[in-house]
Parts: sequence; C-alpha cells; structure tokens
Amino acid sequence: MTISYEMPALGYEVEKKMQTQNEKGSVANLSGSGFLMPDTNSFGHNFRDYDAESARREGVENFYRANHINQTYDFVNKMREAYGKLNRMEMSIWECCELLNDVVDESDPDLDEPQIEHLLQTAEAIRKDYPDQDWLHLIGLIHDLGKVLLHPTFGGLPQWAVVGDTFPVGCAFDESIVHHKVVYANVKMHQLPTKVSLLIGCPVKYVTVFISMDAQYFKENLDDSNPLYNTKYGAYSEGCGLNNVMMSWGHDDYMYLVAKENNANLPSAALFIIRYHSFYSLHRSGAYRHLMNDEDVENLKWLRIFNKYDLYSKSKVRIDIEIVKPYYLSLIDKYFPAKKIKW
Ligand SMILES: O[C@H]1[C@H](O)[C@@H](O)[C@H](O)[C@@H](O)[C@H]1O
Ligand SMILES: [Fe+2]
Ligand SMILES: [Fe+2]
Repeated sequence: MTISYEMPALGYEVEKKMQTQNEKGSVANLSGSGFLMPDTNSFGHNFRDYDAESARREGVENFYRANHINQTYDFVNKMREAYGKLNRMEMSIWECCELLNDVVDESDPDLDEPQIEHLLQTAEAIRKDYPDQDWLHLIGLIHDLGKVLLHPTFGGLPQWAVVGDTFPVGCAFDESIVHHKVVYANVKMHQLPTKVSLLIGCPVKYVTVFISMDAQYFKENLDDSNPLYNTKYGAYSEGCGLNNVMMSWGHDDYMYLVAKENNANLPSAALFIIRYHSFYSLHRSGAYRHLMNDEDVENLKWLRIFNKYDLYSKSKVRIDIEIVKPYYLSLIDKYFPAKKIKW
C-alpha cells in the first residue's frame, strides 16, 4: 500500500523563528488556525529548561547521569537483539495506551499528566493543524508507547534504558546533548570551635571553605575512552544514513521495531518520527547531520513539525478519552492490519 502526503509548508527558518519567539515566552500560533503553544509548562517554567530550580530538577539530572554512563554500544546491541524478538506479549495498540498509564517517566521536566493524556494531547493538537494527515494523528497517539518497557510485564527496565533524550552510540557524544557536561561546585563551610581558634591565636572565628567539583557524566561512559567509538565518525561514515547508526536504547527504537515488524502501513516519515523523536541533539540542535542521507533530510522536516506538538501540548488541558477513542480506533484499524500486535 502506498500512502501519499504533502510535504510540510513551513521552512526551517520560519520554524526556528517561532521556536525562538516561544523560548522568549510569547504565545505563538503554530501554523495558522488551531493549536496555540503555551509559554510555560505545567510547573510554570520554560519547556525543557533542565537548569530551572524545580521539584523535578535533581531527579531529572540523576536520571541523565545514569543514562549517559550506561548507554554503550554493547548495551544497545544486546537490547536490540533481545527486545527485537517481540516475544514478550500480544496486545492491541489501544490496550497498550491503557497499560502505559501505570508508568511514570522520570526524565521529563515538563509533563505532569498521565501518559495517555500526553498521547491524546499530542494527537489532538496535530489534528487541529493538519486535519488531512491522519497518519500523523496516529503517530501522536503511539509515539511514546515504547515506554511500556518500564512495565513489570516487560521486565521493568530501569528508567535510563527507556526514556529521556536519545543520541547515537558508536561515535563521539555531542556537547548539545542534555546534561552532557555538568560541572558544579559543592561548597562546605566549617567554623572552628572557639576553643581552637583561641588556641591557635586566631582573633576571629576562623572559617574554612571546602569546594569540590562533581562528575562529567559522559566521561564515565566506557565508550568515551574507546578509540573505535570516541571520534566524530566512530563506527560510521559520512552520509551513511541514520538507519545504519545505533541510537541509545529506549522507547523510540523499540516502538519503531514494533511498528515495522508488525507490518504497519505507515509512510517512511512516520517510522522516522517514532524512531527519532527523542533525538533532540539532531532535530533541535542540528548535531550529527554528517551521518544523515537524503531520505533522512526529507523526513527530518516532518519530525521537526511533530516535535512542536509533542513538546508544547503538555498542559493541563484534558481530553475526553471516550469522545475521541472511536476516531483513534479507526486509525489503528487503518494502519495496523494485525489486531493483536506482537510486543
Ligand atoms: O523526557 C522526555 C520524555 O522521555 C519523552 O518521551 C522523550 O521523547 C523526550 O525526548 C524526553 O526528553
Ligand atoms: Fe518520547
Ligand atoms: Fe511524547
């Protein structure tokens, strides 16, 4: 089956401008009629502000510490091999949406809603602005379903192996990756007891300041000191195509494998979005472009559009699940020929 779709009208520069405006805090309309980007997340902070002091900040940073240390080339190989078998369970796409409500994503500084809300908020926001691209609505609904890897039924993988931004393994870690380099100082002050300060003839109470610096996360990843993997190209070559690049393991790559192996009738851009939606260093910062081929360049246009809805639809606006459910069931029917999907 061939699915045709129009290429997005927005150019990189226009979008970039809107993005910058939004980061400055204005309310911008995405592409005409429907969806309005809010200026702050549910916690009153800018979206994806990993340095903002909030109840989430420390947990998110600890998450990235574990993520950056443990995601190695070897680890990803093993996970793709094990989970690519899709022999854990069989269930429908909608059942999976419901199962996802039991999991919490500790990497996300913006989301304060159950996962199914986020899926529907993304899908409905896209639907407002791109009413004719029903495949893109479906991607809104299913893009995060790979987070079921956190569920006990799937072995309850640790957070660092499921969520958060992704990045290539097998070549140097780019500095634009979230929490690539975190340098912070611990300051401890010690006051000498009065007796001691008198004894050493110190006229005022003596204060000692201890400053210690803490770790650089990617530096602790074994691949970072492996000459096969720590150069710009590492295991890859110029323009080799992202399909040949191994990404850190998580919900993106897993859901891509699920959609592909279950023969979903989705266009190449749809599979690309699922697979790389957490690859912010590429679609936000433009890193790793030297690994892309022509098809990646085309698909990236759609990913950049999708990303706005994935990110900025995270809000307190509730969607009535029962009202929209029949529409999404019809999309699942249209694009997934098998009723029970292998996971
Ligand atoms: O914390 C979030 C969350 O895990 C999203 O599902 C993922 O796609 C983003 O890239 C990440 O920053
Ligand atoms: Fe995601
Ligand atoms: Fe998402």
